[in-house]
Amino acid sequence: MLLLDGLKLLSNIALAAPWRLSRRTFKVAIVGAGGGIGQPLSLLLRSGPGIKELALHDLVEMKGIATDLSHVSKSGMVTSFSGENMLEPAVSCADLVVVAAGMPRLPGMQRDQLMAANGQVAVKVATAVSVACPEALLAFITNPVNMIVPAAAEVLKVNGIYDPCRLFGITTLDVVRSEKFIGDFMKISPDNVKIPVIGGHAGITILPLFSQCQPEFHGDKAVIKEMTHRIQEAGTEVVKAKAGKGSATLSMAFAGARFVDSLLRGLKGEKGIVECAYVASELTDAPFFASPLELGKDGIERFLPLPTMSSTEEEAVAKLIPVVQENAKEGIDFARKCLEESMEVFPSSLP
Ligand SMILES: NC(=O)c1ccc[n+]([C@@H]2O[C@H](COP(=O)([O-])OP(=O)(O)OC[C@H]3O[C@@H](n4cnc5c(N)ncnc54)[C@H](O)[C@@H]3O)[C@@H](O)[C@H]2O)c1
Ligand SMILES: O=C(O)C[C@H](O)C(=O)O
Repeated sequence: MLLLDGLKLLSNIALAAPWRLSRRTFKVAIVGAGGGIGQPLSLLLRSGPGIKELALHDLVEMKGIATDLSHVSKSGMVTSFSGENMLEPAVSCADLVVVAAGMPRLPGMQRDQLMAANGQVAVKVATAVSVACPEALLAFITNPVNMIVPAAAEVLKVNGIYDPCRLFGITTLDVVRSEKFIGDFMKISPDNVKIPVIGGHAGITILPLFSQCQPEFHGDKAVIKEMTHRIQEAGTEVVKAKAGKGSATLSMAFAGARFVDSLLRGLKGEKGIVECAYVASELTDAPFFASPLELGKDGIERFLPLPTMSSTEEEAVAKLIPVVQENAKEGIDFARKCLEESMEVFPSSLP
């Protein structure tokens, strides 16, 4: 028994050993880098390791922000690209493209209502990626995430370069919020809370699995109901508090930087990195679904199976699936309409 334990320990150490990891550094492009999320996210990524080029793209002038960030005493360079025609050069040969471009909600709006304004971002970025960095990982912060990701998938598919393991909707903010609210309730550090949040990124589609919380969650059913509702409505809490000046930016930058760090560690070959994200999925009847994923050298390495849930959680999953199914359909329809309208985008491959 002791010998077995010893062998297991040795193999774990070998797997995590730094000499097994690639020394690769990466080009990361941020689209929408001049915005409320884009700027702090870029700063956090500049402060971390592993990025040889941080390419900042926005419709607005980016020179000032890029120069400012280039003085941070970290290795790697910052490049800037402004305007629609500079999107392709910005993402050219990127290993990872993170999209924080698009309108945020105003008080009283639902995320779905942003599709009319932000759907084009998904189409344009997916088109540029198809041409300039078809192998890149592509991660969307832009709302409505539940529709934007299926829309981008459709464009990548039509362009013949779709790899479902490389496309993500970033839902880390839901996990970050869950960790914080639970940590505060249990009077422990949020750093020590682990909880999967599955489904999607809007209202009832955001489902924290309290039954899987580590350490075990001690609140009763009423507390779980109340906290689930708070997590589902946390975005709206910020939108209301900002009173017309946008939605979550700083906590999103924190969450986005964490997700990017995990993606890059996966690309480097580190093992056992698990994050929840909204991706093409076969775990349920919904074509896109957020769940815990093991990340690796090619994006998603492995889908963790859905755990055994409480009966309340199972009911909540049954309720949210038709919503994410409908959201995915809307996203795909939006993309197909855009592609049909703009015949310059690979017209011959349209079915
Ligand atoms: N996934 C999440 O958890 C989450 C959390 C918070 C916000 N969001 C979403 O992130 C998006 C950005 O929010 P924000 O607060 O940073 O908004 P913002 O208005 O502050 O910034 C958006 C930036 O995108 C730029 N932009 C718009 N269209 C562009 C295009 N086609 N190409 C390049 N740049 C473009 C704008 O010029 C602006 O600088 C919103 O859609 C918001 O709803 C998602
Ligand atoms: O709520 C929003 O509109 C922004 C974001 O999706 C959030 O959860 O904070």
